[in-house]
Amino acid sequence: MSRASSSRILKDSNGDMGEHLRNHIHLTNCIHLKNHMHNNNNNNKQSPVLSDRSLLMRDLVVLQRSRSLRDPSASPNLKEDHKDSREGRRRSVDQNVVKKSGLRWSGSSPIVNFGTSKVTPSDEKFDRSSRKSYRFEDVNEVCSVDSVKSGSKDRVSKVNEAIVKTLSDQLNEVGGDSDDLVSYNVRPRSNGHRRRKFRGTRRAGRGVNVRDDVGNESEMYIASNSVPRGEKYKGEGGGRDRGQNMSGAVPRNGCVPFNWSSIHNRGKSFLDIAGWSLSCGMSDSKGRKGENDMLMLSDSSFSNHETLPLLVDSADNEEWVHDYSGELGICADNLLKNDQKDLEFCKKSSRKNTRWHQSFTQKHAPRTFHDLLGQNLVVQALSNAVAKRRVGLLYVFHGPNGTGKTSCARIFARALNCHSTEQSKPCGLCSSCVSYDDGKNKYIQEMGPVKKFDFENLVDKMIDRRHQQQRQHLTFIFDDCDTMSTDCWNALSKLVDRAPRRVVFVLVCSSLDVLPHIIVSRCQKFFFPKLKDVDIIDSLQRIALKEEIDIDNDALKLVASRSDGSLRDAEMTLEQLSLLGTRISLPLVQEMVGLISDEKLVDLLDLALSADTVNTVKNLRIIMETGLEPLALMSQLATVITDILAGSYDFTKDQRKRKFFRRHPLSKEDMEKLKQALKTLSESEKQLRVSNDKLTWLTAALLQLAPDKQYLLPHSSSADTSFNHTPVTDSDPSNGVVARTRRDGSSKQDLSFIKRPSVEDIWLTVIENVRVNGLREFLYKEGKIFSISIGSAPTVQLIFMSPIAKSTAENFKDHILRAFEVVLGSPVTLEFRTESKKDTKNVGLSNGERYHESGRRSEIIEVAESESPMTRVRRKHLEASQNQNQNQSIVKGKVSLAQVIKQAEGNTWSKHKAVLIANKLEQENLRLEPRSRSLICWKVSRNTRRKLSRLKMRTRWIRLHSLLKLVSCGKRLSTKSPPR
Ligand SMILES: Nc1ncnc2c1ncn2[C@@H]1O[C@H](COP(=O)(O)OP(=O)(O)OP(=O)(O)O)[C@@H](O)[C@H]1O
Ligand SMILES: [Zn+2]
Repeated sequence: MSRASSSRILKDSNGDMGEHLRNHIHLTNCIHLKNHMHNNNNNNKQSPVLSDRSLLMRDLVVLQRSRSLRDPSASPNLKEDHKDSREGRRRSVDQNVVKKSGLRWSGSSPIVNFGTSKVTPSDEKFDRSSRKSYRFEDVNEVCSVDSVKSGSKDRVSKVNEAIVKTLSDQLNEVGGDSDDLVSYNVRPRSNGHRRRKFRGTRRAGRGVNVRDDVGNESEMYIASNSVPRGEKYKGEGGGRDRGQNMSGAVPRNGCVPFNWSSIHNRGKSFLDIAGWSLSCGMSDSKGRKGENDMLMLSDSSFSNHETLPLLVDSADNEEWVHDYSGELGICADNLLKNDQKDLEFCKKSSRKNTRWHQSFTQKHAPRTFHDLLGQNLVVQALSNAVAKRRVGLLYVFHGPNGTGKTSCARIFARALNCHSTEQSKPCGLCSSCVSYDDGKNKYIQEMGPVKKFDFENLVDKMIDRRHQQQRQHLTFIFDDCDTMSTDCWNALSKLVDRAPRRVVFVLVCSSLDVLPHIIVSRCQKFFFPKLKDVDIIDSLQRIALKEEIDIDNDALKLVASRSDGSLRDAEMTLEQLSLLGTRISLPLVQEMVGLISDEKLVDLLDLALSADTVNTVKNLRIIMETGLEPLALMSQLATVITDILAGSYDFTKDQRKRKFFRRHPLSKEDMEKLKQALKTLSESEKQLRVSNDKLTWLTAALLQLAPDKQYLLPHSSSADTSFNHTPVTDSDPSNGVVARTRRDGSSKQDLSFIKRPSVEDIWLTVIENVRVNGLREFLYKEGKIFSISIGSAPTVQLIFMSPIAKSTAENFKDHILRAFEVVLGSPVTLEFRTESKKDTKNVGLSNGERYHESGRRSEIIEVAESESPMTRVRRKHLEASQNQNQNQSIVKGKVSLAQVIKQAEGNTWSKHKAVLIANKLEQENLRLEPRSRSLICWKVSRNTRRKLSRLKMRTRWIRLHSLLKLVSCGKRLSTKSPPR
């Protein structure tokens, strides 16, 4: 098709047919256009449309290849496309393409075009009514083949003729009219193939490939033209025209495939390059937003005589040329070489990658101030500025990503130029709004991240333009303006002083800090805060409804909360989830975003709350192996507890395997325990935040959740350090030792026993935590814990059955240490010893005898260091006297003197036994004293010993006060020579 003819067609389509054509997109559009072309041909003999039928057919082929055409009804995007059909813009770009390349216009693409908004009746409805009603309207307005067939509107009849024939019929008719078509037909390609082709093209014979892909050329234009209204950097006045103007050479236009934009943010620099040095309109700085999937072709409206010489000199940009790599680089290289064929090919390739995808952010970008969520102050100020015509020169929109800054800049620009007198601006209906939506508004210029910008040239031209058009605001939107160079800023600041009226610069960036003060101080600054979850959820719900996504409310909430106030992030996540094609539930979202499911959380909580130490640690380890952050897990645990307390957690899972959560509803007592657990977690969270060893703290915190058996976190609070508890056995008489103590160390009676994991539990957990397999078995068979003291300096004594076993264990000290540290949650001092006869006899552990078999545990009761031994004994004494009836068995383990006294007082032991035990205690403590600061250090002088033995010899009935005397003697001694 000749340029003249294509221009003619386009002129027609923009003229009489324009309004009508805008009602159709995709197949209908294309066919309809064809239909019009027929009509046109009949009516206007100068238009050689029919003679170019083959080209039309080629376009149809291209369209047929698109997903939406293969199955129009199955593609939600198609609906969307139809809903949001703004083909005017597309067409305008097509015009451009046609003008420049001699290729002819082709109809549609599955990419939703946000370009035109006001052509169809439905769109009018939208513009006047709420967004919601618009969307529903739009759904009804879907211009699939079917809907067109069944419709009764005028245009349907015009289209009918075209759609009676199937595409293949039409193709057959065309047959081999076109080489392009043939070449297309014989080369069906997958996407991957296309990309290979693309690469190959650059490296090998480009020309040939370009010819081979002629079928795709028009396809590319479709995509290129289907730029959503929301696209940034549409390159008005720039793009190809600028390129021509500046270089006087072949235009350097190109499109960047949308999936390239996903390599953003780094891609920014490339897109910058491509967008500017290629004179390809504005680049996509926001690939990560999914906003701008490709570089835009320049507006047809910016024909040479209208072109603003906005863009940097290509020579200036040479430095950028090799900043990028991969396919982007290939495309850009080609473009930079001014190779028209490559240019077309690049465009084609890019369209291949973009044509079937339009992100939710594009589809659902806000179009009016009313659509802008959560930015009420900004909206109010800007719409008032427009209404009162109090418009400044420089604006800066700053704030976190995805909060609507760029969208707002666009809306503002449109509102500034909107001709509407009645409605709130932008109306979406006036010629200015329409031309913007069509991509033809020359007064609104959007630029991506640029380093350089020819402001000098700009201002001259602006003045020219201003002479031409007085009533419009020439608005420049600089997205990601922080990329601008110092020179650029200087130029802008100079420009500010002499800028003509009705020129507006909107600078968009994430932080004011990145802008020079000289600029910032001249700007009206608008901050865009993060969006509230509730706004995000609301928006997501609407999108889900429109896109027919089946998603649970809980899942939506999670998506919103994970998006950190960025609606774009939320929309992207929703889009990603929608690809799963199933009902989107909370666990699904959790899995997708890398959280663990509530069920697993409750399982873990259940184990922790039911004091299943080993499995808690085991389960925790499994969860952590998934790479979850300890803090994230802790906060998830806290959330799930809160949900359970609030009654909003649904225990749907089989509860039988659970212990703590077995009963439903939970008893008051259980709820109380949960509250306590929440408190513990929130306290531990502080520690977790500052700790380098977060996992250890998390483990310790979890082990603390057990309401009956508690580990105390070392150093977790001053209260705890002042009164440290050893893991003590519970009140089971067989365990031999009972600790009745109060946390606050007061002498008040406290009958509630603090049950703690037994030493055996700890040992097994530690073994569990040992990372060396063989070592685990060895430890299980050969070793055991002789004593543990938990306090400011936790010390553990391990006892082994033989010296060989001991030295073997010592070789693996590091591993064992680590395991202890994980379980006890703090650094541990480890000591190794060999089992002696005495140990066996006194501690009640014989070779091969396991703790659980003996039913006895070796224990040391640790007493707070802050408390003097005397006070301690008195307190214990008092406590003991109040628990006289406590029946205890003979103690074979190591006990505190306090307990000896207590037992003696309680008449459960004979005095003789008390003395024997006191003796034993003396020996043990003497032996242990150097090893642990936190033990009662009861050093006895020879003198005292003599006294003691005399006591024993004199009478078998040792009186309590004698024992106390002994204690005080011990105290004196220990004061004199404090333990290490
Ligand atoms: N306040 C908002 N109201 C409605 N939609 C929004 C809002 N903020 C973001 N969005 C959605 O996110 C998309 C991207 O928003 P936009 O580009 O305007 O954000 P931005 O603040 O400019 O982000 P960035 O700082 O990354 O450039 C929009 O197309 C829209 O779908
Ligand atoms: Zn308007």
